[in-house]
Amino acid sequence: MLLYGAGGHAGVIAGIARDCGKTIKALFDDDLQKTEVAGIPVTGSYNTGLFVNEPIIIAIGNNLIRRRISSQITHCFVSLIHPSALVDKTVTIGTGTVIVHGSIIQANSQIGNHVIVNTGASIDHDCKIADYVHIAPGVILCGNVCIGESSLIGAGSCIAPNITIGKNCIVGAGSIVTKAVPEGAVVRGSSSKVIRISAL
Ligand SMILES: CC(=O)SCCNC(=O)CCNC(=O)[C@H](O)C(C)(C)COP(=O)(O)OP(=O)(O)OC[C@H]1O[C@@H](n2cnc3c(N)ncnc32)[C@H](O)[C@@H]1OP(=O)(O)O
Repeated sequence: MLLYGAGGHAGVIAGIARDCGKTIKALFDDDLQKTEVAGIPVTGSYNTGLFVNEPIIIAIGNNLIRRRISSQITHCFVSLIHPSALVDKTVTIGTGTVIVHGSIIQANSQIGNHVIVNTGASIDHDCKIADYVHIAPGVILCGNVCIGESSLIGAGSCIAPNITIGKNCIVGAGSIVTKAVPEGAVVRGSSSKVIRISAL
């Protein structure tokens, strides 16, 4: 298979590919200063004529860059799921998507194209994750959460059940989201407060 991108995220994907028994035949990056990833030499800029029958993954963490590059690629896309991930049989996963080590995806969730479900993230039942989303390491999505296209859910965040997050949003690392987030919003923080005292 082929990788596009030679940064830190490409190192993670190279490891997943190795653990899935796949060989990286070429690794493209437009930054010609980059020379190798995980011992794999950078081939050069993307070349439509090289290994035309090999599938490719865009190994770039930035959602908007991943989306832009995907429209320029002529190779077919492939998805990778690390063997340590637990993905329920009812889950659907699009093309170009990577499910990283230790993540869990529960029943009836739908994961789009070119999504990153990063290290140890937990996506519970009936979630809908649109294309080009990045679910960062350690995120918890409770049941029936919807994430719009190209949004980033920052590391360690928790999204409460039944919440919808719009397109092109950023949820800051460590946030707890309990209300819907409108398209394009950047949100962060968690503010637990006493909301009532239960009778004993
Ligand atoms: C494998 C991987 O690494 S995947 C990486 C996935 N990426 C992430 O999880 C990061 C998500 N992004 C963030 O959390 C960002 O910090 C954002 C979007 C919330 C804010 O980014 P920016 O607007 O650039 O804010 P900036 O870095 O200038 O910080 C502004 C202030 O907010 C604080 N701040 C930034 N992020 C957070 C956060 N997540 N929670 C609480 N405070 C924060 C900063 O400390 C700073 O405080 P100060 O003014 O007192 O110094």
